[in-house]
Amino acid sequence: MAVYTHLAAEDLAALIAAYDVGELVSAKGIAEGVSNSNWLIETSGKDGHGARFILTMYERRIDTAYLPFYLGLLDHLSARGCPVPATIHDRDGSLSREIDGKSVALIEFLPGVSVDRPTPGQARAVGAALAQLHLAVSDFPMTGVQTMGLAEWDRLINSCGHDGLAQIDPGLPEIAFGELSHLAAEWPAGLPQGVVHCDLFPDNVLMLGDEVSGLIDFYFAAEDFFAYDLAVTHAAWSFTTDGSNYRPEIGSALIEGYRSRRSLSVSELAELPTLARGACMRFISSRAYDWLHTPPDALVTRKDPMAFVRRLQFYAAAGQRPFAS
Ligand SMILES: Nc1ncnc2c1ncn2[C@@H]1O[C@H](COP(=O)(O)OP(=O)(O)O)[C@@H](O)[C@H]1O
Ligand SMILES: N[C@@H](CCOP(=O)(O)O)C(=O)O
Repeated sequence: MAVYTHLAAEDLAALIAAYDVGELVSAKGIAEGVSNSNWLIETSGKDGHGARFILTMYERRIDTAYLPFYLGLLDHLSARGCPVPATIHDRDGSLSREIDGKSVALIEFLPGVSVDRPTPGQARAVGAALAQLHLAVSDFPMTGVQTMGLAEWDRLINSCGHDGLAQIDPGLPEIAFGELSHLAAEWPAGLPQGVVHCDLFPDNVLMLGDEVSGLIDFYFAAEDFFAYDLAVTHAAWSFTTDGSNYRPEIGSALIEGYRSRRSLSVSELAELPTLARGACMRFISSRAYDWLHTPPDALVTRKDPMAFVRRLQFYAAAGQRPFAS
């Protein structure tokens, strides 16, 4: 469920009238997603032939001071031919508006569905689309500080504490604190970097068959290593959901697809095992924190941190093997 706010039909119609997109025809709440409220909006379109958009209301997690960065990034990537929804600007040229004291933005609707069990062809396409993003940000003029880096993983795990982590799984405290020390000692420096997605899970990719039709949800985008973004995507795509089985054909296809568009340097390749362990730690830390802090009556379904502990254990044992060509 991801419609946290009720918007009256009259308010929605007035909001849509602030854009040059035709008149409001329908607005349907979208069930997927956890952070924001989203509606699929249909209008009569500028030419009277109908048009579809996504209306997002920013509810939690997102500091709206950063909206010009997130929405500007969508426009930048879309203008460079990436399958990313452009922001619809209102009649005054603004990227976002306010309604009921909350910020909203209207963005392009992209077709496609998110896959649960990707094929190698789909993984190759996702790898290539990720590389295309990495090339396209080279002249993006803004920068976004990485607020979900090592220091934040450390803070989140420490705020869960030994006992909190042990409630999730008796083995988790030792694994989490041990891994934080390992990563603090081994985290690389000086790899090629730019503004990267940082959360390219299957539910943030829309596909039509083997083609990527949409890359969405850039609200964790920040300045970081390109290879870290590839590692996040590898960890998110190449395993069964519970992390218990690595799917080598998916991992290899993803890396192959990426390398078809952007080459990886010797240092980037050498650091992928450490970056993949970091990617796992990033989702262990946020999921463990949410596991312990989400009220039982919250609308959000908690995600299992242990699914990323299993991935972490895989990467720690496998070394360079998942990334060898
Ligand atoms: N530009 C878009 N085109 C088509 N569908 C979209 C678009 N943006 C979001 N959606 C739909 O809305 C859902 C939730 O969006 P998302 O940005 O992932 O929300 P959240 O940040 O709350 O996780 C997606 O799973 C997708 O179905
Ligand atoms: N992908 C993260 C959670 C981030 O949520 P999103 O719905 O905004 O992508 C995870 O799986 O832990």
